[in-house]
Amino acid sequence: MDLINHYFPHLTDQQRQRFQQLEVEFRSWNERLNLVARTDVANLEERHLLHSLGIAKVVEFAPGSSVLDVGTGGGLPGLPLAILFPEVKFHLVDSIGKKIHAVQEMALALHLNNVTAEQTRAEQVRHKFDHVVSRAVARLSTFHTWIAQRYKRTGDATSGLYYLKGGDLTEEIAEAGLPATLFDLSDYFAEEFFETKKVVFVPATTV
Ligand SMILES: C[S@@+](CC[C@H](N)C(=O)[O-])C[C@H]1O[C@@H](n2cnc3c(N)ncnc32)[C@H](O)[C@@H]1O
Repeated sequence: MDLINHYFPHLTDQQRQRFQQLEVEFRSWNERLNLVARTDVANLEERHLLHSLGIAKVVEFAPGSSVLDVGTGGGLPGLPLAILFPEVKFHLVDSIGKKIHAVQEMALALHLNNVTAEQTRAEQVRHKFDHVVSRAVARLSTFHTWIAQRYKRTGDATSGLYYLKGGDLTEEIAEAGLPATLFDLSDYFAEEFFETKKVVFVPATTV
């Protein structure tokens, strides 16, 4: 957990233990389910856990707020963020039941009582949240139609979508026609992997 400790130096002992345990649990589930590419498991901390935590470099979710993770797969970015923000409620959804089962088991093993996970399609979620997070699920234009009505709309300027994306996003953002703000993760993390990685923020106030 050297990288996470380096970039998040103020973790509690419990948070450190949970990140360690998440790495162990995730590797074990990955052998059965291919939650991330097998070839990528050696880079689990950098390319998956720290990448997920990139969202926390651009927004601090307030205690008591709620976050929907759409297309969470094996719990990314939701589980690492739930460890970092234990007073925020996370709801993780994916259309594939066996992935959601793995997420539920990992949340249970880590005693993450701020996490719920549900097998459902994004389009069928009915509750409302302060924020939406996601990584690697769909193009922004399609994705936004799924979640545009999922916000509580409290007027909080930080409320909205935090989407982890890579590469040149000019065309994708123009196609979506949304007022997106881009944050370069290379501003926060020195590893080469983050050179092209971004957090796309779309405010909830967007119609
Ligand atoms: C490439 S995986 C990414 C998983 C995870 N977010 C990550 O970064 O490791 C995309 C995931 O999105 C899920 N997915 C795709 N479309 C979805 C939808 N409409 N509703 C819910 N989940 C969806 C898939 O089942 C899959 O688990």
